[in-house]
Amino acid sequence: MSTHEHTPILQVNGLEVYYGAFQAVRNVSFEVKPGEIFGLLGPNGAGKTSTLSAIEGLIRFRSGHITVAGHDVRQKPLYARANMGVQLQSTSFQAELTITEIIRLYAGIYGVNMTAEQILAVLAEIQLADAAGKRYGQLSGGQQQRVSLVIATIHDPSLVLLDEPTTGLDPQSRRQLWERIEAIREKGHGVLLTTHSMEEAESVCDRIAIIDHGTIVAIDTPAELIQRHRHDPEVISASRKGRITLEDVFIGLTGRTIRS
Ligand SMILES: Nc1ncnc2c1ncn2[C@@H]1O[C@H](COP(=O)(O)OP(=O)(O)OP(=O)(O)O)[C@@H](O)[C@H]1O
Repeated sequence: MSTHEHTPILQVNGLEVYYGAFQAVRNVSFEVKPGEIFGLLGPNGAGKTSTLSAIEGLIRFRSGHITVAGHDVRQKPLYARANMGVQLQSTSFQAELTITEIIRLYAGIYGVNMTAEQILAVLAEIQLADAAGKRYGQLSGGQQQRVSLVIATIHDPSLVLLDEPTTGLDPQSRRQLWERIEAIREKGHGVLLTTHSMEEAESVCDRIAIIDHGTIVAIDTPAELIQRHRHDPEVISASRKGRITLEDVFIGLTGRTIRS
């Protein structure tokens, strides 16, 4: 393996995010390696979106360092951004444009030249070739999610950031989306995602970090986390399936209280 393959695609060190006097992220550190799907899991309000927003350069952070493909997001924001793809919420797109127009628009923004045939080929890959002339607003939620993932990866970024990518999708759309996410991993790129589905995280993520009240409370492979915490009394009492799952470990580590 060359040195390049060892270099993390994303490095977050000692990240601290404040909103006024309120501290949302506390000394968060982790890295995403090439060819890795990394899941950031945590209850509502734990600090997942704040962490993603800091990486994306959408919010200022008080302290810490973040590098994307070796570029410091504060010192070299344009280089860092050129190396990342962010899945935007479906509401970010102009509903009256056709999906062909939207893909052409974003390809232009990212400086990627795409012929009409290439756009059709991309749409065929996500089973939307027949809908090429449809307005974005007429697509179903699952179809919109597929288009937004295509747009996030149009410039072949080395890091892809996905905030709850499968929320609201039916099993078929969910499966297809995971296949596309796994294809990004196969290329040796890195994926950082948030999800509330412990089942998905357990089956798809190579490593996960559990974050609670802005702090990382555990970080490892799903199998290793289950192994390490399987005898914790809180984990055993959370267990409902006769075997310990990632969800049991998650509830054991973050508690049963519902967050506001
Ligand atoms: N713009 C803001 N101003 C003030 N407080 C904020 C702001 N954005 C987030 N917060 C607070 O920061 C904390 C972390 O929020 P964040 O959205 O990062 O959590 P999350 O883990 O993504 O939650 P969820 O799973 O509900 O999306 C929460 O207490 C939230 O209320």
